[in-house]
Amino acid sequence: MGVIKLGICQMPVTASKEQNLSRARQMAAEAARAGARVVVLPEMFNCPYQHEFFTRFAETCPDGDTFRMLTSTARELGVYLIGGSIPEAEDGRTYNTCFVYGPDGRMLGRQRKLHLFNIETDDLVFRESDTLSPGTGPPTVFVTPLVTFGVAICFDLRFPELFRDLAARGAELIVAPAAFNTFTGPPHWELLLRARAVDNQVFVAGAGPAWTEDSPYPYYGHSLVVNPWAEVIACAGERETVLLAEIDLGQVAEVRKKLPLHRTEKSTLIKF
Ligand SMILES: NC(=O)CC(=O)C(=O)O
Repeated sequence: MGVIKLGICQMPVTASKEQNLSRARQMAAEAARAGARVVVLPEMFNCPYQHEFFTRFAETCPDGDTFRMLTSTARELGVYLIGGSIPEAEDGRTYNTCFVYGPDGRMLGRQRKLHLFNIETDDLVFRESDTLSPGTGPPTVFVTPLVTFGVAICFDLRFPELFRDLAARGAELIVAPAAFNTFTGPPHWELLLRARAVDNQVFVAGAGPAWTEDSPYPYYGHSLVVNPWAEVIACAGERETVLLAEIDLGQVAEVRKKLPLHRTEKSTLIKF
């Protein structure tokens, strides 16, 4: 069981796709220089979190500037690159999709956002389902020589059964590219990440875009890494940051041994 360094690029997202791609690349390089072997980008990192940009900035796999940037960045830096999410066009629909790359630049797979963010409060009204389609099918677990991880995108954090499923499929680390906001972020963001970690005794890493004065969407920032004991081991503020965390994967087995929640013996698993 090794110790790996994880880097989260809490980047500003602007209305220029070119600028977003170049910022993501620079910040990933900074994380790699600091020793990160797994680098994570935020939800919709190439595109403002606004309906009018989703279809305009969408790309169809594997063509497009974003795919070219992700593959070359992963290869040149020799890192696992968890490409946050982007609007993905396929069959006349647009999905909110995370593409994952290995250190040789090959795409290892994708995970589409399964639960779309629809909210109606006095502070914020947003309906992802007006323009986006949800992913379907079982979630993907990426088995690599370094770490076995799953991906859940932002609002997916609110669905504990998804995280239980990923953990049952062997994920030791669950990465959540996200774009929480300044209304739901303060009461819910850290709570959700720590809850999913303590439920499943896994590492959970949440990556959000940076808050900026001129952004029309009120990004919360506060990217966070939580260990299997639900302790916060790294946390950003609201501004642009490369957040680094040392992940000791041995802690997964250690915590599960001390507090065996997931054994199937009758003594620990009560069936109702
Ligand atoms: N942006 C999201 O998908 C989710 C979110 O901001 C929230 O759940 O709150």
